[in-house]
Amino acid sequence: MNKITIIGSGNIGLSLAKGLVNKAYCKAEDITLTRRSLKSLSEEAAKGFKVSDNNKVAIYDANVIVLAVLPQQLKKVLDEIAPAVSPEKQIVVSVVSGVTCADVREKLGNNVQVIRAMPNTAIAIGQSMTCVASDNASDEQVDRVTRMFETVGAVVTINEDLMTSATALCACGIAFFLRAIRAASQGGVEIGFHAHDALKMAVQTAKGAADLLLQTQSHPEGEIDKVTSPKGCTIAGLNEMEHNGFSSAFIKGIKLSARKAGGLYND
Ligand SMILES: NC(=O)C1=CN([C@@H]2O[C@H](COP(=O)(O)OP(=O)(O)OC[C@H]3O[C@@H](n4cnc5c(N)ncnc54)[C@H](O)[C@@H]3O)[C@@H](O)[C@H]2O)C=CC1
Ligand SMILES: O=C(O)[C@@H]1CCC=N1
Repeated sequence: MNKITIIGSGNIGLSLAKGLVNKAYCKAEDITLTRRSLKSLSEEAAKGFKVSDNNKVAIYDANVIVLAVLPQQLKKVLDEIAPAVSPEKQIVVSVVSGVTCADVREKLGNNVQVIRAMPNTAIAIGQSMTCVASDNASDEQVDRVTRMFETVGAVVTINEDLMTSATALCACGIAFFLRAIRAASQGGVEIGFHAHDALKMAVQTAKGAADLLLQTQSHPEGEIDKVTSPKGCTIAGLNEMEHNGFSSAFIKGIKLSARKAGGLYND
């Protein structure tokens, strides 16, 4: 039976909990959510989740301990739970950016199996892109954690040294695409649509673009070639965006996010 304790039930911790229950991976009562103040978890308690403000007690019957606090908050949490973690019965999954499996073991002990996972907030609706890595967990445990994240999206197993890159591309990435959709809708308003229509059109167009690539496995440029008629309006708009640094801005943003992700633990 899967008993999961999520330490740090903020944006990503709660998104994970919601996603797992929505996709029937487990029931709400199988998940314990922790936070420093219980008051902020009253809605989740009403939905059947167990809630706690005591991390040490909260991990007692968990098979899976998920660390989902901010990098700057993690050392304190690890010190707190270290005496209570049971390496034979429990696996530790950290979604904390910029913290290695070895960093976690330095505090919890060398015999603890640690898996890093980098999901994004679409996990709440079962649409995450989650990257998984470990330097010491058994194949069986990596498979188990992979299966858990597969119920709430797609999973790619990567080398741990690419984890900060995965953070930028996938976890931060969802914000980048959301901003692109927002920008498209703002353009739509300037050319005549009411804001709610412009946003709906931009969202569905973005979804269509993503689904085209997912379902046909084609390359973005191949699909772009189908849209850009010679001397047409698409290539005119696209080239104008490129002259203003569209691809370059996206690439530079991803590179900066990756650099920043690597330094968060000791910030
Ligand atoms: N937000 C996102 O999209 C993603 C975040 N991450 C990583 O997940 C971690 C959490 O990020 P967010 O959810 O955005 O932050 P957040 O600030 O929304 O959530 C952190 C939660 O931890 C709680 N907390 C702090 N100290 C605690 C303690 N001692 N015991 C129990 N709970 C405690 C806070 O009250 C807060 O609710 C970060 O390390 C971040 O790098 C990873 C992937 C995506
Ligand atoms: O912005 C952040 O630092 C976190 C990590 C990935 C997504 N949110």
